Amino acid sequence: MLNDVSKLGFGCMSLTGHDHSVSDEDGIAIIKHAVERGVTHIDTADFYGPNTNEILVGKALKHLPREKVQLATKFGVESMGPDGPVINGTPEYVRSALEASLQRLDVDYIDLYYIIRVDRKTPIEDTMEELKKLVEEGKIKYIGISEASPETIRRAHAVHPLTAVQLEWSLWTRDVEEELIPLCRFILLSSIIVSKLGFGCMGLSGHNNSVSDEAGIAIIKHAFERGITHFDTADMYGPKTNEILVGKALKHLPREKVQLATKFGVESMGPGGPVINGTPEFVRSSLEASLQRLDVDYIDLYYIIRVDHKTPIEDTMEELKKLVEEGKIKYIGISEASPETIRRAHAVHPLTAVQLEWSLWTRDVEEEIIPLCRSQSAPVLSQDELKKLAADKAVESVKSGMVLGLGTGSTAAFVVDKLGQLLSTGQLSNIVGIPTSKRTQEQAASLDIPLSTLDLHPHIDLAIDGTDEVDPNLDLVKGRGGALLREKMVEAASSSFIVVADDSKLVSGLGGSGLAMPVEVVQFCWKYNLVRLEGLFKELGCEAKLRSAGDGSEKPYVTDNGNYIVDLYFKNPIKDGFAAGKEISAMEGVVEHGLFLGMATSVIIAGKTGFKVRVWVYGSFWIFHDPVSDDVGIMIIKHAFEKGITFFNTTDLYGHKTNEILVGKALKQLP
Ligand SMILES: O=C(CO)[C@H](O)[C@H](O)COP(=O)(O)O
Repeated sequence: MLNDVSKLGFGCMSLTGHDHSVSDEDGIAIIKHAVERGVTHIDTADFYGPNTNEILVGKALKHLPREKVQLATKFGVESMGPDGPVINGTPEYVRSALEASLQRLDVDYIDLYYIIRVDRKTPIEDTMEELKKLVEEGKIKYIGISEASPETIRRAHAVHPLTAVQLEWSLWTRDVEEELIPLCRFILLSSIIVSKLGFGCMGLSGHNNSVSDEAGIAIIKHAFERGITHFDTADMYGPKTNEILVGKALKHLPREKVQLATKFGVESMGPGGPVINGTPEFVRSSLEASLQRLDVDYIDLYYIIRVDHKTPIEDTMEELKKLVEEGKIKYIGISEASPETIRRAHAVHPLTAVQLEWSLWTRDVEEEIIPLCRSQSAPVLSQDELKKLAADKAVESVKSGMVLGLGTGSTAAFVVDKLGQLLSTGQLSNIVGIPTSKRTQEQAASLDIPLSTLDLHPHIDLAIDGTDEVDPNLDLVKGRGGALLREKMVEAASSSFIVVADDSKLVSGLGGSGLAMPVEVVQFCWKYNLVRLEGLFKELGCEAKLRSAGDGSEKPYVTDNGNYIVDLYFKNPIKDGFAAGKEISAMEGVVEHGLFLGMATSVIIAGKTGFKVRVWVYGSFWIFHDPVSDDVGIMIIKHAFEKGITFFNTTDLYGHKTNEILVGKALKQLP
């Protein structure tokens, strides 16, 4: 990663505009001034001027300590032709452009070298291969790309890690938030979601003490049922028999819910110790054999178990990279490698995991390897860590003095923890929490969070809660934690309602996860309602089940309000949530349902793509197409404001000025 880059960069382009270049003296003074003020990231391109901008920056650099400046320049526009810029990304051009830039800037290396525009006649892989060589030669440190599509970014990054993507992103150009920004975050995080605890299967087939297949399968199944989804084996364990056993256990588990890791590299045990092999042929044949033994189509995480010092690590990694491209492995790991090997391997293809001995007794890895892994940004995030990320982000919206709705569930518990922490350090004060369940009440009380009730605080400033499903309209299914009734009451009374979740909760239609959509019913004749509920959604292939207490007994689950829960499982998503909600609510004996429609004001999703913060921004453009009366328009805008939407967008073009007039009228009623 490009470390120590100043938060602000200085784009030098306009110092040598076409008609308005500044003098060398002024340009140098401006750049010097910026660096002296802490802006040490200086951005230019051969195309600016053209060429003269780099010459000016080069002159300025003479007055600055080179090692303190992060110098970025760009290449790719060969000339301006009659039909626009002539783009060139051929390897020869990459090299000659760089040499010329080094000369003009009069430096030995560029910190960040960007592809300014993508050449569609040259495969991006060819351009990147040449840039990679320039990194290896020390002429450039990092590679960036500008105005590229997600697909190009993906392909480029597969050849060599990209460090920066330059693109237009402002309040008016937000389309990059859909795919590009999440992709960049994904690349940066390069994450695979795994359970917090992994299960190392090696001991199940030790040399003298293997367990039976039956016991081994039962142990692995038991681990899975307890939430461990990351299973680790190696072709060397047993040898081979451990993979066979894991393969048998996998037959009893949903493959897509398991993160399967295995390893290769030890060809045999020779008289002088293990014979290590990292040749491309051995990589491929080992993988094929492991796939067969495990009886799976792909491995999630494929490790180099030991580094073969006779084979360049680049050769081993190139073959692994091909296996990733072929879909046979998803991520690459390395075990017991030196920092230098990790660096070289990561330059060929991003590494996702490093396995090494690290305990209270073996802490030397903290010197170099752990910081290196952190700087290469390849964290392996668990579902819980993602939930915590989302929770922490949401708590940033909490201000001292607020009345807060406290949700229920594992994600909401992270919110409550964080609030407790901020209150104890004095970073927040004067908070009142309205808990949505007895569980949350106990947790909040244990953290000394002052609590109250809806009776005493009928207006809540902000509620933060988890969800079981969230669809593109920010509509939710909630209540798998059994607290839906109190959650709905509290969240309906809140001016803003922030939903926090990991990205496993995203669905395209409610009910689409195939998991439970809860309905709270009175205990009296619950079966009568269960049958009626199932019948209501027969066409969606709905199955209704009474929720059990989950303590091993036959007893039903009882909510904090003394009711039962009927869980509805849909084969097909609900088409019209509002109609469905209305029909459920109309049933006598139904207390509440888990459809939370039009309630969330924003949703914070932490996922493989880093943060995806979706904020519902109320645009009034539609009023132009389908005019509403002033009264209705004002009411809609006021309602949006009350729900926490404070960013209103209009233009003089909408409704030929009438939209602005309407928004103006609404503003009269808002602070
Ligand atoms: O609705 C809920 C409880 O009634 C929870 O918010 C929902 O079940 C999500 O739970 P978790 O955060 O543990 O995934």
